[in-house]
Amino acid sequence: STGIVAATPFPAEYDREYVAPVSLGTPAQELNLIFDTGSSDLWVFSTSMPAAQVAGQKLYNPSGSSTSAVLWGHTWSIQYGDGSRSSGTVVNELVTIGGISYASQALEIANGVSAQFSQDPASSGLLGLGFSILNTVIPTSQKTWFDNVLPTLAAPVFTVDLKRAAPGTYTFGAIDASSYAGKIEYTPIDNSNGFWRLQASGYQVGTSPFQPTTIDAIADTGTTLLMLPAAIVKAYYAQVPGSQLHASYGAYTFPCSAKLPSFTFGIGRYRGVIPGAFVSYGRIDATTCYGGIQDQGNLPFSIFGDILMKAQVVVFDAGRTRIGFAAK
Ligand SMILES: Cc1cc(CN)n(C)n1
Repeated sequence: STGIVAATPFPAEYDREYVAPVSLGTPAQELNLIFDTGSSDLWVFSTSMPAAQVAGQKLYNPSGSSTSAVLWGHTWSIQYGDGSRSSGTVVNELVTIGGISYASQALEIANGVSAQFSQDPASSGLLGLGFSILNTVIPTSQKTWFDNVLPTLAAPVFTVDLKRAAPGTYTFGAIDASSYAGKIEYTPIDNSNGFWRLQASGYQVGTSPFQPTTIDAIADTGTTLLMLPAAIVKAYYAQVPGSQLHASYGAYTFPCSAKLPSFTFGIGRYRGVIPGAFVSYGRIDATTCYGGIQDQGNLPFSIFGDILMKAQVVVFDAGRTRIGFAAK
């Protein structure tokens, strides 16, 4: 089987996150979830949550589904890199994405979420597309939806085609040859820590010479920005007049009038180009804009988030434990 769903950015002009529709239970309850290659829990806002933590999100109601079955004694609790958290209980449920169903998917029901989630009406939860070793359900960890449907897919892959300020796609079981230009460049991933972790071969700022250097990064659709080592970030903003490491934001900002250089990353000999315009994350006041490239700080790896992804077609190949990039 193959399946495809739209990946819609929110808020429209910032691409802070991308959500896609997931159908839960019988009769179907359709919720929009963030698909996150950097985590491995499938969890949803639910009718078990305090009203004070809900603000417009659609709620999954297990009692309204004839196919939900409590996974007794199982709980979950997760914290993400941005400090956001959620936790709750677990049911087995019918979960369908793009027409691909799995009848007894571990569906994690939130009975509590942190403010970042409560204040985000666009997302009713997350669908983890990382490796199942990262799943937080106890006492027995659960498999991701992708892991569960993998044997039924026409090919053991999913393809991510996010776009800037426009709907893109998540495709399961196939690669749409018409969606990219040239050829897909693959590189092995190390999934031992549950991430789609790769080694990029270097970078280039604008038309400056390519700098060969290994960049150890995870491909993470759930992270908005491109988080890189301090030296690379410094080299990028050195070419943006008026940019600064803003004291109060603790992040690089620049004058919205600035013409941003492109950012190129290497995958072997392949060069992936992020247009300068993609590096503006958004306006923070009348004249100041927030950089889409930021310092990874004390993280143990870089994060290739949406700012990079939206400039590429990215193939997550579980069959051959590799990841592929192509221009579009
Ligand atoms: C909710 C969420 C997901 C991620 C990336 N895996 N972050 C940083 N926050």
